[in-house]
Amino acid sequence: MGILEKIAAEMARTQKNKATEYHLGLLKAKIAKYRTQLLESSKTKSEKGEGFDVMKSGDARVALIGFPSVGKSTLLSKLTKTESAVASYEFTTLTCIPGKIEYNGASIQLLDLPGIIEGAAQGKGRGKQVIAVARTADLVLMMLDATKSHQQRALLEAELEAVGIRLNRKRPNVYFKVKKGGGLSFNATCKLTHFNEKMVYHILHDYKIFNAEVLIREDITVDEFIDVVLGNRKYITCIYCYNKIDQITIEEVDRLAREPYTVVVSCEADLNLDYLLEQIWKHLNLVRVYTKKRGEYPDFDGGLIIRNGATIEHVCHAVHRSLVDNFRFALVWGTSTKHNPQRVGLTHIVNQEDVVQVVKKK
Ligand SMILES: Nc1nc2c(ncn2[C@@H]2O[C@H](COP(=O)(O)OP(=O)(O)OP(=O)(O)O)[C@@H](O)[C@H]2O)c(=O)[nH]1
Ligand SMILES: [K+]
Ligand SMILES: [Mg+2]
Repeated sequence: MGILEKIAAEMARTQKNKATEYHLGLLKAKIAKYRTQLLESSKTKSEKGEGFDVMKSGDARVALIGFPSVGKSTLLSKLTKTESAVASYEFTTLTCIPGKIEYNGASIQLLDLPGIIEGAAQGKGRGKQVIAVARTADLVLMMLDATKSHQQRALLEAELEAVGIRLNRKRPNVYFKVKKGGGLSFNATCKLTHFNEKMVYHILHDYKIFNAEVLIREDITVDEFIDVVLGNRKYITCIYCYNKIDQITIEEVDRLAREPYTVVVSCEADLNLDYLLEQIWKHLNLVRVYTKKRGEYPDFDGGLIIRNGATIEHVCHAVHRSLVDNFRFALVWGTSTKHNPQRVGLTHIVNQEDVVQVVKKK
Protein backbone atom coordinates (compact mmCIF):
# COMPACT_ATOMS: atom_id res chain seq x y z
CA MET A 1 0.00 0.00 0.00
CA GLY A 2 1.34 3.41 -0.92
CA ILE A 3 1.49 6.21 1.62
CA LEU A 4 -1.53 7.99 0.11
CA GLU A 5 -3.63 4.83 0.23
CA LYS A 6 -2.58 4.28 3.85
CA ILE A 7 -3.70 7.73 4.85
CA ALA A 8 -6.93 7.39 2.87
CA ALA A 9 -7.66 4.07 4.61
CA GLU A 10 -7.04 5.68 7.99
CA MET A 11 -9.35 8.54 7.11
CA ALA A 12 -12.07 6.07 6.19
CA ARG A 13 -11.65 4.35 9.56
CA THR A 14 -11.76 7.59 11.52
CA GLN A 15 -15.29 8.43 12.56
CA LYS A 16 -16.30 12.04 12.18
CA ASN A 17 -16.92 13.47 15.63
CA LYS A 18 -15.42 16.31 17.65
CA ALA A 19 -12.46 14.28 18.92
CA THR A 20 -11.53 12.89 15.54
CA GLU A 21 -12.17 16.15 13.69
CA TYR A 22 -8.81 17.26 15.01
CA HIS A 23 -7.03 14.10 13.94
CA LEU A 24 -8.63 14.38 10.51
CA GLY A 25 -7.36 17.93 10.09
CA LEU A 26 -3.79 16.83 10.66
CA LEU A 27 -4.20 13.92 8.26
CA LYS A 28 -5.42 16.28 5.57
CA ALA A 29 -2.34 18.43 6.08
CA LYS A 30 -0.19 15.32 5.59
CA ILE A 31 -2.03 14.30 2.43
CA ALA A 32 -1.64 17.76 0.97
CA LYS A 33 2.07 17.59 1.73
CA TYR A 34 2.58 14.21 0.05
CA ARG A 35 0.55 15.31 -2.95
CA THR A 36 2.79 18.33 -3.38
CA GLN A 37 5.86 16.12 -3.14
CA LEU A 38 4.44 13.76 -5.73
CA LEU A 39 3.71 16.62 -8.09
CA GLU A 40 7.13 18.15 -7.62
CA SER A 41 9.04 14.90 -8.09
CA SER A 42 7.24 14.31 -11.37
CA LYS A 43 8.08 17.80 -12.58
CA THR A 44 11.78 16.96 -12.82
CA LYS A 45 11.11 14.30 -15.44
CA SER A 46 10.69 16.06 -18.73
CA GLU A 47 7.03 15.55 -19.45
CA LYS A 48 6.36 18.47 -21.71
CA GLY A 49 4.36 17.13 -24.60
CA GLU A 50 5.01 18.71 -27.95
CA GLY A 51 2.57 21.41 -28.82
CA PHE A 52 1.61 22.06 -25.22
CA ASP A 53 3.66 25.19 -24.62
CA VAL A 54 1.48 27.49 -26.66
CA MET A 55 2.32 31.19 -26.30
CA LYS A 56 -0.13 33.28 -24.39
CA SER A 57 -1.68 35.82 -26.67
CA GLY A 58 -4.57 38.23 -26.65
CA ASP A 59 -6.27 39.70 -23.61
CA ALA A 60 -7.22 36.48 -21.85
CA ARG A 61 -6.89 32.71 -22.08
CA VAL A 62 -9.69 30.14 -21.88
CA ALA A 63 -8.90 26.40 -21.60
CA LEU A 64 -11.30 23.69 -22.80
CA ILE A 65 -11.25 20.81 -20.36
CA GLY A 66 -13.35 17.68 -20.66
CA PHE A 67 -13.57 13.95 -21.19
CA PRO A 68 -12.87 12.60 -24.70
CA SER A 69 -15.44 13.21 -27.45
CA VAL A 70 -17.62 15.68 -25.56
CA GLY A 71 -17.22 18.14 -28.46
CA LYS A 72 -14.30 20.39 -27.45
CA SER A 73 -12.83 20.53 -30.94
CA THR A 74 -16.25 21.03 -32.48
CA LEU A 75 -16.67 24.11 -30.28
CA LEU A 76 -13.24 25.50 -31.19
CA SER A 77 -14.02 25.11 -34.87
CA LYS A 78 -17.38 26.88 -34.36
CA LEU A 79 -16.14 29.83 -32.32
CA THR A 80 -12.82 30.52 -34.03
CA LYS A 81 -11.28 30.46 -37.49
CA THR A 82 -9.06 27.56 -36.44
CA GLU A 83 -10.07 24.07 -37.53
CA SER A 84 -9.38 21.34 -35.01
CA ALA A 85 -9.98 17.75 -36.09
CA VAL A 86 -13.39 16.42 -35.06
CA ALA A 87 -14.23 12.70 -35.02
CA SER A 88 -16.48 10.25 -33.26
CA TYR A 89 -13.57 8.30 -31.72
CA GLU A 90 -11.93 9.27 -28.44
CA PHE A 91 -8.58 11.07 -28.23
CA THR A 92 -8.87 12.70 -31.63
CA THR A 93 -7.04 15.74 -30.31
CA LEU A 94 -3.53 14.98 -29.06
CA THR A 95 -2.00 18.41 -28.49
CA CYS A 96 -2.97 21.92 -27.54
CA ILE A 97 -4.64 23.80 -30.40
CA PRO A 98 -5.08 27.56 -29.96
CA GLY A 99 -7.84 29.59 -31.57
CA LYS A 100 -8.82 33.22 -31.33
CA ILE A 101 -12.22 34.66 -30.41
CA GLU A 102 -12.85 38.33 -31.17
CA TYR A 103 -15.54 39.61 -28.84
CA ASN A 104 -16.49 43.11 -27.68
CA GLY A 105 -13.19 44.42 -28.99
CA ALA A 106 -11.23 41.87 -26.96
CA SER A 107 -9.11 39.07 -28.30
CA ILE A 108 -9.60 35.88 -26.31
CA GLN A 109 -7.37 32.85 -26.76
CA LEU A 110 -9.35 29.60 -26.71
CA LEU A 111 -7.32 26.42 -26.22
CA ASP A 112 -8.56 23.07 -27.46
CA LEU A 113 -6.97 20.24 -25.50
CA PRO A 114 -6.90 16.44 -25.50
CA GLY A 115 -9.66 14.78 -23.51
CA ILE A 116 -8.72 13.84 -19.97
CA ILE A 117 -9.79 10.76 -18.08
CA GLU A 118 -10.12 9.72 -14.46
CA GLY A 119 -6.64 9.54 -12.93
CA ALA A 120 -5.39 12.44 -15.06
CA ALA A 121 -3.90 14.15 -12.02
CA GLN A 122 -1.71 11.08 -11.45
CA GLY A 123 -0.54 11.24 -15.05
CA LYS A 124 -3.00 9.01 -16.92
CA GLY A 125 -3.18 9.84 -20.60
CA ARG A 126 -1.99 13.37 -21.22
CA GLY A 127 -3.63 14.43 -17.98
CA LYS A 128 -0.65 16.19 -16.47
CA GLN A 129 0.09 18.33 -19.50
CA VAL A 130 -3.57 19.24 -19.94
CA ILE A 131 -3.92 20.22 -16.29
CA ALA A 132 -0.70 22.25 -16.48
CA VAL A 133 -2.28 24.25 -19.30
CA ALA A 134 -5.49 24.66 -17.28
CA ARG A 135 -3.46 26.27 -14.50
CA THR A 136 -2.34 29.00 -16.90
CA ALA A 137 -5.90 29.86 -17.96
CA ASP A 138 -7.95 32.85 -16.87
CA LEU A 139 -11.08 30.76 -17.27
CA VAL A 140 -11.74 27.04 -17.49
CA LEU A 141 -14.48 26.02 -19.87
CA MET A 142 -15.42 22.58 -18.60
CA MET A 143 -17.17 20.79 -21.41
CA LEU A 144 -19.59 18.02 -20.49
CA ASP A 145 -21.69 15.65 -22.56
CA ALA A 146 -25.33 16.28 -21.63
CA THR A 147 -26.24 12.73 -22.67
CA LYS A 148 -23.78 11.17 -20.21
CA SER A 149 -23.95 10.60 -16.45
CA HIS A 150 -23.86 13.65 -14.21
CA GLN A 151 -20.98 12.04 -12.35
CA GLN A 152 -18.57 13.23 -15.06
CA ARG A 153 -18.58 16.72 -13.68
CA ALA A 154 -17.64 15.65 -10.13
CA LEU A 155 -14.91 13.38 -11.50
CA LEU A 156 -13.33 16.19 -13.50
CA GLU A 157 -13.58 18.60 -10.61
CA ALA A 158 -11.80 16.08 -8.38
CA GLU A 159 -8.96 15.79 -10.90
CA LEU A 160 -8.44 19.55 -11.01
CA GLU A 161 -8.86 19.83 -7.25
CA ALA A 162 -6.12 17.22 -6.72
CA VAL A 163 -3.55 19.44 -8.41
CA GLY A 164 -4.44 22.57 -6.51
CA ILE A 165 -6.92 24.20 -8.89
CA ARG A 166 -9.84 25.77 -7.02
CA LEU A 167 -12.86 26.38 -9.23
CA ASN A 168 -15.28 29.23 -8.57
CA ARG A 169 -13.92 29.81 -5.11
CA LYS A 170 -12.18 32.82 -3.75
CA ARG A 171 -8.82 32.92 -2.05
CA PRO A 172 -9.38 32.52 1.73
CA ASN A 173 -9.17 35.81 3.57
CA VAL A 174 -6.10 34.99 5.63
CA TYR A 175 -2.86 36.84 6.22
CA PHE A 176 -0.05 34.29 6.47
CA LYS A 177 3.62 35.09 6.62
CA VAL A 178 6.55 32.84 7.54
CA LYS A 179 9.04 34.62 9.82
CA LYS A 180 12.66 34.07 10.84
CA GLY A 181 11.89 33.97 14.55
CA GLY A 182 9.38 34.84 17.25
CA GLY A 183 7.29 31.67 17.25
CA LEU A 184 3.69 31.56 16.14
CA SER A 185 1.56 34.66 16.34
CA PHE A 186 -2.06 33.69 15.88
CA ASN A 187 -5.13 35.91 15.59
CA ALA A 188 -8.64 35.56 14.24
CA THR A 189 -11.07 38.42 13.65
CA CYS A 190 -14.09 36.12 13.78
CA LYS A 191 -15.28 32.98 15.50
CA LEU A 192 -13.68 29.85 14.04
CA THR A 193 -16.00 26.85 13.97
CA HIS A 194 -13.80 24.39 12.07
CA PHE A 195 -10.47 24.47 13.92
CA ASN A 196 -8.48 26.31 16.56
CA GLU A 197 -5.04 27.71 17.31
CA LYS A 198 -3.75 24.34 18.51
CA MET A 199 -4.60 22.77 15.16
CA VAL A 200 -2.90 25.59 13.28
CA TYR A 201 0.16 25.06 15.44
CA HIS A 202 0.26 21.34 14.63
CA ILE A 203 -0.35 21.77 10.93
CA LEU A 204 2.42 24.34 10.62
CA HIS A 205 4.67 22.08 12.69
CA ASP A 206 4.04 19.35 10.15
CA TYR A 207 5.31 21.67 7.43
CA LYS A 208 8.32 22.52 9.61
CA ILE A 209 7.09 26.07 10.03
CA PHE A 210 7.76 27.23 13.59
CA ASN A 211 7.74 30.99 13.18
CA ALA A 212 4.84 32.64 11.42
CA GLU A 213 2.18 35.29 11.60
CA VAL A 214 -1.37 34.05 11.03
CA LEU A 215 -4.36 36.35 10.89
CA ILE A 216 -7.62 34.64 9.94
CA ARG A 217 -10.37 36.99 8.80
CA GLU A 218 -13.18 34.53 7.96
CA ASP A 219 -14.52 31.22 9.24
CA ILE A 220 -12.53 28.94 6.92
CA THR A 221 -12.19 25.15 6.94
CA VAL A 222 -9.03 23.17 7.61
CA ASP A 223 -8.69 22.45 3.90
CA GLU A 224 -8.78 26.15 3.12
CA PHE A 225 -6.13 26.83 5.75
CA ILE A 226 -3.89 24.16 4.23
CA ASP A 227 -4.41 25.82 0.84
CA VAL A 228 -3.13 29.07 2.32
CA VAL A 229 -0.06 27.38 3.82
CA LEU A 230 0.83 25.60 0.58
CA GLY A 231 0.30 28.86 -1.27
CA ASN A 232 0.45 27.38 -4.79
CA ARG A 233 -3.27 27.16 -5.35
CA LYS A 234 -4.90 28.58 -8.46
CA TYR A 235 -8.31 30.18 -8.06
CA ILE A 236 -9.95 30.04 -11.47
CA THR A 237 -13.47 30.74 -12.65
CA CYS A 238 -15.11 27.78 -14.37
CA ILE A 239 -18.07 27.66 -16.73
CA TYR A 240 -19.75 24.26 -17.01
CA CYS A 241 -20.77 23.88 -20.61
CA TYR A 242 -23.18 21.01 -21.35
CA ASN A 243 -22.94 20.11 -25.04
CA LYS A 244 -25.16 17.91 -27.26
CA ILE A 245 -28.46 19.19 -25.84
CA ASP A 246 -29.98 18.26 -29.22
CA GLN A 247 -29.94 14.71 -27.81
CA ILE A 248 -31.79 15.21 -24.49
CA THR A 249 -35.29 16.16 -23.39
CA ILE A 250 -36.46 19.76 -22.93
CA GLU A 251 -37.06 19.04 -19.23
CA GLU A 252 -33.47 17.93 -18.83
CA VAL A 253 -32.20 21.01 -20.71
CA ASP A 254 -34.27 23.19 -18.42
CA ARG A 255 -32.89 21.52 -15.30
CA LEU A 256 -29.22 21.78 -16.39
CA ALA A 257 -29.54 25.38 -17.53
CA ARG A 258 -30.58 26.47 -14.05
CA GLU A 259 -27.41 25.21 -12.36
CA PRO A 260 -24.93 27.90 -11.29
CA TYR A 261 -22.08 28.75 -13.70
CA THR A 262 -23.73 26.54 -16.30
CA VAL A 263 -24.44 27.04 -20.00
CA VAL A 264 -26.20 24.48 -22.17
CA VAL A 265 -25.33 24.31 -25.89
CA SER A 266 -25.33 22.21 -28.98
CA CYS A 267 -22.26 22.84 -31.08
CA GLU A 268 -23.59 20.77 -33.93
CA ALA A 269 -27.04 22.38 -34.05
CA ASP A 270 -25.59 25.82 -33.26
CA LEU A 271 -27.78 26.29 -30.18
CA ASN A 272 -27.01 28.91 -27.53
CA LEU A 273 -23.42 29.55 -28.63
CA ASP A 274 -23.97 33.33 -28.56
CA TYR A 275 -25.03 33.06 -24.92
CA LEU A 276 -21.92 31.00 -24.19
CA LEU A 277 -19.76 33.79 -25.60
CA GLU A 278 -21.63 36.33 -23.51
CA GLN A 279 -20.97 34.28 -20.38
CA ILE A 280 -17.28 33.77 -21.23
CA TRP A 281 -16.96 37.55 -21.60
CA LYS A 282 -18.83 38.21 -18.37
CA HIS A 283 -16.84 35.73 -16.28
CA LEU A 284 -13.47 36.86 -17.64
CA ASN A 285 -14.28 40.12 -15.92
CA LEU A 286 -12.26 42.18 -18.36
CA VAL A 287 -12.18 45.92 -17.99
CA ARG A 288 -12.23 48.44 -20.84
CA VAL A 289 -10.60 51.82 -20.32
CA TYR A 290 -10.23 54.69 -22.76
CA THR A 291 -7.11 56.76 -23.15
CA LYS A 292 -7.02 60.36 -24.27
CA LYS A 293 -4.47 62.94 -25.22
CA ARG A 294 -4.34 66.38 -23.67
CA GLY A 295 -6.98 68.70 -25.11
CA GLU A 296 -8.58 65.92 -27.13
CA TYR A 297 -11.65 63.76 -26.69
CA PRO A 298 -11.16 60.12 -25.75
CA ASP A 299 -11.40 57.57 -28.51
CA PHE A 300 -14.55 55.71 -27.46
CA ASP A 301 -14.31 53.34 -30.43
CA GLY A 302 -10.88 52.11 -29.38
CA GLY A 303 -10.13 51.53 -25.75
CA LEU A 304 -7.84 49.10 -24.02
CA ILE A 305 -8.86 45.75 -22.61
CA ILE A 306 -7.23 44.93 -19.30
CA ARG A 307 -7.73 42.55 -16.41
CA ASN A 308 -9.99 43.36 -13.49
CA GLY A 309 -7.91 44.92 -10.73
CA ALA A 310 -5.38 46.38 -13.17
CA THR A 311 -3.55 49.59 -12.25
CA ILE A 312 -2.44 52.69 -14.16
CA GLU A 313 0.88 50.88 -14.58
CA HIS A 314 -0.89 48.10 -16.50
CA VAL A 315 -2.65 50.71 -18.61
CA CYS A 316 0.71 52.32 -19.44
CA HIS A 317 2.16 48.95 -20.45
CA ALA A 318 -0.81 48.30 -22.69
CA VAL A 319 -0.25 51.63 -24.47
CA HIS A 320 3.50 51.44 -24.91
CA ARG A 321 6.41 49.65 -23.28
CA SER A 322 8.38 52.83 -22.56
CA LEU A 323 5.50 54.86 -21.14
CA VAL A 324 6.15 53.83 -17.52
CA ASP A 325 9.71 55.22 -17.69
CA ASN A 326 8.43 58.63 -18.74
CA PHE A 327 5.43 58.61 -16.44
CA ARG A 328 4.81 61.70 -14.26
CA PHE A 329 1.18 61.25 -13.25
CA ALA A 330 -2.16 60.38 -14.81
CA LEU A 331 -5.51 62.15 -14.87
CA VAL A 332 -8.48 59.84 -14.49
CA TRP A 333 -12.19 60.46 -15.14
CA GLY A 334 -14.62 57.78 -14.06
CA THR A 335 -15.91 55.69 -11.18
CA SER A 336 -12.50 54.86 -9.71
CA THR A 337 -11.91 58.45 -8.61
CA LYS A 338 -13.46 60.86 -6.11
CA HIS A 339 -13.09 63.96 -8.30
CA ASN A 340 -13.12 64.18 -12.07
CA PRO A 341 -10.44 64.34 -13.17
CA GLN A 342 -8.22 63.13 -10.37
CA ARG A 343 -4.45 63.11 -10.40
CA VAL A 344 -3.20 59.58 -9.63
CA GLY A 345 0.01 57.52 -9.55
CA LEU A 346 0.99 54.19 -11.09
CA THR A 347 -0.63 52.06 -8.37
CA HIS A 348 -4.15 53.50 -8.81
CA ILE A 349 -6.64 50.75 -9.72
CA VAL A 350 -8.87 51.63 -12.66
CA ASN A 351 -12.55 50.80 -13.08
CA GLN A 352 -14.69 49.78 -16.02
CA GLU A 353 -14.99 52.62 -18.61
CA ASP A 354 -12.50 54.97 -16.92
CA VAL A 355 -10.83 57.59 -19.10
CA VAL A 356 -7.07 57.94 -18.57
CA GLN A 357 -4.70 60.70 -19.66
CA VAL A 358 -1.02 60.05 -18.97
CA VAL A 359 1.16 63.10 -18.33
CA LYS A 360 4.78 62.45 -19.22
CA LYS A 361 7.98 63.87 -17.75
CA LYS A 362 9.28 66.92 -19.58
N1 LIG B 1 -25.26 15.23 -31.24
C1 LIG B 1 -24.22 16.03 -31.12
N2 LIG B 1 -22.98 15.60 -31.41
C2 LIG B 1 -21.96 16.44 -31.29
C3 LIG B 1 -22.14 17.79 -30.87
N3 LIG B 1 -20.93 18.38 -30.82
C4 LIG B 1 -20.04 17.47 -31.21
N4 LIG B 1 -20.63 16.28 -31.50
C5 LIG B 1 -19.99 15.04 -31.98
O1 LIG B 1 -19.22 14.49 -30.93
C6 LIG B 1 -18.09 13.79 -31.46
C7 LIG B 1 -16.82 14.25 -30.79
O2 LIG B 1 -16.54 15.58 -31.12
P1 LIG B 1 -15.11 16.23 -30.95
O3 LIG B 1 -15.23 17.68 -31.19
O4 LIG B 1 -14.09 15.48 -31.72
O5 LIG B 1 -14.87 15.96 -29.40
P2 LIG B 1 -13.57 16.27 -28.52
O6 LIG B 1 -14.05 16.58 -27.17
O7 LIG B 1 -12.70 17.26 -29.18
O8 LIG B 1 -12.88 14.83 -28.51
P3 LIG B 1 -11.33 14.43 -28.22
O9 LIG B 1 -10.45 15.37 -28.95
O10 LIG B 1 -11.23 13.04 -28.77
O11 LIG B 1 -11.16 14.48 -26.76
C8 LIG B 1 -18.11 14.06 -32.96
O12 LIG B 1 -18.65 12.95 -33.60
C9 LIG B 1 -19.01 15.26 -33.10
O13 LIG B 1 -19.64 15.31 -34.35
C10 LIG B 1 -23.50 18.22 -30.59
O14 LIG B 1 -23.75 19.37 -30.22
N5 LIG B 1 -24.46 17.29 -30.72
K1 LIG C 1 -13.34 12.95 -30.58
MG1 LIG D 1 -10.78 17.14 -29.79
